Amino acid sequence: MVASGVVKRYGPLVAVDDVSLSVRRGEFFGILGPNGAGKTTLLEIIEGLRKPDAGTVTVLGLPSWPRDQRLLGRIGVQLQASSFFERLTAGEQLRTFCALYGRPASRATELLELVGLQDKAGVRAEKLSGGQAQRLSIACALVHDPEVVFLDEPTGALDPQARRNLWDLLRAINTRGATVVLTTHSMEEAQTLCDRVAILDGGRVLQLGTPAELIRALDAPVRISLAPGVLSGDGARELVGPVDAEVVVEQDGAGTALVTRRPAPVLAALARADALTGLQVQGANLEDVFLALTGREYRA
Ligand SMILES: Nc1ncnc2c1ncn2[C@@H]1O[C@H](COP(=O)(O)OP(=O)(O)OP(=O)(O)O)[C@@H](O)[C@H]1O
Repeated sequence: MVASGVVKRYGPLVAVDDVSLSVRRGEFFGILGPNGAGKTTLLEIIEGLRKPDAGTVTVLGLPSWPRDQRLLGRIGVQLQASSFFERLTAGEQLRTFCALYGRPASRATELLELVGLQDKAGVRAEKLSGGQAQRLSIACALVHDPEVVFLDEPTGALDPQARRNLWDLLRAINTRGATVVLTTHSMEEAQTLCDRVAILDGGRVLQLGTPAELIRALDAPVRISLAPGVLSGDGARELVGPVDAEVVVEQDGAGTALVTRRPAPVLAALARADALTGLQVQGANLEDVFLALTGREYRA
């Protein structure tokens, strides 16, 4: 998938502002950003559901706008739960999609099981819970074994169990060779699943790379928390005094914490002092990168 110079305006608002990015075949790609960043608008343009004001997108080598029949059978788009066929049960929804894509009805049963909705086959879509409807919409997008799957916040309304199961499912789909592009607010999800992520804000790509690259580029200090009672603040200061690492000693709940960009010699000193029991080491994560880039103020 290649997006090049994509722009979308809503009146004076530039929702997507000259975005260029490419996603490789077989990649798991995440689009992250605060509320209103332009993620959904960008995804819909990539999917061919929305026309850009400027720029182009190709998916599997074909332009996504104007819509191309040849592309539709090869991509899977998770639609909003509100766009289910009216008054059909979960099973009927899926069987309808199977019929549309020329797949046997047995595929519907298979997919219901895959997303853990086998018990809900006879329940009308509008009677499903938010999380169940979300899983049904994902199943609908997978009916035809698409080569590229687009998902807009797929795990937003899911409980932790359903979220983990869906992560397993998406990972399996990706491992079988499908490209997956999703938007998410969950940094944990992005860090767990995505090969690369783009962080979007104000319609622009602020950073793009693997989660590990982005975290490394942040050059954030590591926090070493000692178990309560292991070392006092003064004891810790005395211990790290001779160590060649800038260490800030803080009180961390009942214990002492050492904050440094050079954890190795600090850990070695702690080991020599037999102070490793119960120790926790916490580095920066994708959420720190996200907040450093997009700020902490509330978004509309
Ligand atoms: N149809 C529309 N008409 C006018 N403005 C729109 C329309 N759709 C989106 N916008 C505006 O464009 C901007 C980007 O919206 P978009 O839904 O793409 O953001 P998002 O990153 O997906 O946000 P969220 O995380 O809240 O879902 C927002 O300021 C939004 O209010």
